[in-house]
Amino acid sequence: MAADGGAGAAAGRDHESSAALSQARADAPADWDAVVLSSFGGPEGQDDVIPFLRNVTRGRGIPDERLEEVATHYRANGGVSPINAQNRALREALETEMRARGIQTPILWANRNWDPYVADVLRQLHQDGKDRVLVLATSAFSGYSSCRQYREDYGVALEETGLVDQMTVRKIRQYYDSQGFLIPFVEGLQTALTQITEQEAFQDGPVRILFAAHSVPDVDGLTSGPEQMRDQFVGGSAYVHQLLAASREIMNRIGGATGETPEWELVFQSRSGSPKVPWLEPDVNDAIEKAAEDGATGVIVVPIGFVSDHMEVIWDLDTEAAETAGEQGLAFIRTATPGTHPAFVSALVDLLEQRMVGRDAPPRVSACAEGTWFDTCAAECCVKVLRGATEPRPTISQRTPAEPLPVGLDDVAAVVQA
Ligand SMILES: CC1=C(CCC(=O)O)c2cc3nc(cc4[nH]c(cc5[nH]c(cc1n2)c(C)c5CCC(=O)O)c(CCC(=O)O)c4C)C(CCC(=O)O)=C3C
Ligand SMILES: [Fe+2]
Repeated sequence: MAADGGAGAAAGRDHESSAALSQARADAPADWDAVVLSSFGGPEGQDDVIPFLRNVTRGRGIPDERLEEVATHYRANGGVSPINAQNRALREALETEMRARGIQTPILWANRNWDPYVADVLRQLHQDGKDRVLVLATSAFSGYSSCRQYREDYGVALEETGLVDQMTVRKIRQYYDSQGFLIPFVEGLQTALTQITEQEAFQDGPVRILFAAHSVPDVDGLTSGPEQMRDQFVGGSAYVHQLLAASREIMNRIGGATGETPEWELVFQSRSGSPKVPWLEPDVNDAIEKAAEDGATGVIVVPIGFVSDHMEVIWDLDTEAAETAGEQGLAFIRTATPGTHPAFVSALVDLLEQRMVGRDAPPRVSACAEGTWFDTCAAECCVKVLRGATEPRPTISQRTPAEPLPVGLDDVAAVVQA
């Protein structure tokens, strides 16, 4: 009784302080003329493949052999990346959910690496008199590729179009800790745990769960998140810390049903760049071999780092990782990504609503962190100076170094008072 009461009270306090921290990291709600769903982009036919890959790798030192290898993944799929169809579907699902909630704001779609490009969409919005724009990116975690680069897409496009002074563009925060992002993975994993036992390769032995995310250079991992918080992160990396937090929360929600909890680990995939540069490990294929060595009879790969079944998921996991598992005689399942799962769509519209003035928005709730992430990032958050440059590129949604950064609960009171 006493222990329960204590735990309950502590949980209650945690909830309150988490809410306070979330609030301290929030921007004031405002009026917006448009929302832009912002993504990576992908080729829509064989002729697009090379120009697309040039766009992706412009100025980033990816070796030609890697480009040719990646081109074959797209070629095998008719030169089409599945990502565009998935983003069109997500945009429509978001629009439907917004209208159902009485939000009439238009929602458009723009990409970093393929048509419709960010700069073109901004130009069009400005022409239509829509100068206050809220950006929602298809990436849940902190990091250069997954957050800051989306902010740069808009910072650079505003400069390129000469619209810096005319338009106000802000980005929605990272949402790896939102319940609606986690639920599709929980459901997928639950289903997979049952289904894997029906596979021929499965023998009555342990299953290992591999949470897979995109690898990034070690340095990108170590510069993710604000500098003042790095000592709070596992391995000093916000990217790794958040991936672990989300994976752990999914495992917590699985627990119980099967009696014993399967072993799980965080793994990485799709590395590129020079082999001399260290990237986050272990690679998913090495982890599968290790699982076999350790006596597992099946692996379930949960693509925690991705919101839809794009090329890196269907090639690097469904093709390559599945093959590795086959060679090891292991049963294998890759679970679903959030895609247009209603819980995910609803969570994304919650994020939008929280930024809109005059709405009774759902509260900011973090399912697996101390507080939800920053609406406006620290100046040096996930910073990267590209080759040949002396300064980071322009961004949106960034604090000046002087603006207070509510890092932990101790800062909340100070920020709320300010
Ligand atoms: C963290 C992360 C995410 C997740 C967050 C997010 O979703 O944004 C992500 C997503 C994606 N990455 C994608 C494709 C590619 N990424 C590349 C290259 C790179 N990715 C990196 C990281 C990430 N990438 C990095 C550090 C590089 C090295 C060069 C650089 O610093 O940029 C290359 C070049 C060739 C290669 O090296 O593979 C390609 C073709 C697609 C589209 C797939 C489709 O078409 O369906 C998507 C959604
Ligand atoms: Fe990538």
